Amino acid sequence: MIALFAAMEFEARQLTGRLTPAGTLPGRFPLYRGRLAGRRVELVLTGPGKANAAAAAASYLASSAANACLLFGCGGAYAGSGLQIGDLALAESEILLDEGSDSPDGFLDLRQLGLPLLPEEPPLFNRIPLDDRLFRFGRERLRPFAAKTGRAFAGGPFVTVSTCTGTDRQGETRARASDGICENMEGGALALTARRYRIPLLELRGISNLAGRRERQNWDLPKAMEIAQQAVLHLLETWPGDDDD
Ligand SMILES: O=C(O)c1cccc(C(=O)CC[C@H]2O[C@@H](n3cnc4c(=O)[nH]cnc43)[C@H](O)[C@@H]2O)c1
Repeated sequence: MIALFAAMEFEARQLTGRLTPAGTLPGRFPLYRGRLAGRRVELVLTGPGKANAAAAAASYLASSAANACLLFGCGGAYAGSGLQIGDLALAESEILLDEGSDSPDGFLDLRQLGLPLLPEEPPLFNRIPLDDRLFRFGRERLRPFAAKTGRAFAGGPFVTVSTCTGTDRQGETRARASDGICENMEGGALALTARRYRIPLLELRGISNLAGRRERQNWDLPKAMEIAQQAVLHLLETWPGDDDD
């Protein structure tokens, strides 16, 4: 069984409309259940931001039979990623970019502070790797899928922030500091929690905006939501190693 996660109800509506509402998880996170592309799935709506995402993932994974997680939604593309609105991005890792401390000499990240998010060996600081096997599967499947629909595709580091980018300068600084291609508000929290529970995670996002100067009138959430949900269905068709169906 595959666990799907999305932040906002409007980001998942095409999929939840094909599933059955199954009440709420502890913490009042909406849960849906059913089959998509022939696979048994459960879908959790986390709400926006890291705090919600970590709480929802922990609430779900503490007592679930899922053998993989797939997080999907919208994201903002950094300049230099080659991505435009309506394109598709896949996470190779998640960077919790604003966890750390300011100082008179500039920002200090968690490694510099000696504060690992996960004290495994080697310890994980701001960067959480995602499951490599699922990432390679996703990349192989989504590159031709995006091309067929006339969209660009990129795989690479994603950046999770509490405060969305609002100026071009901030976007450039964040992209340079992280090597990231796409910004969001939940991925790092899901990546950390899934890793704590030892469940592999894949994350994809449709690009709704450019992570630069905030010009809300130029965002296209419907276009991003459409490609992201279509991509989820495309991946589920051939999802690897899911033999409980
Ligand atoms: O109106 C706004 O300024 C605004 C800012 C961030 C997100 C929204 C949404 O309605 C989308 C929710 C969802 O999308 C992700 N997202 C999309 N673009 C970005 C971004 O440039 N930076 C960070 N997150 C982004 C995020 O994961 C939200 O949960 C509206």
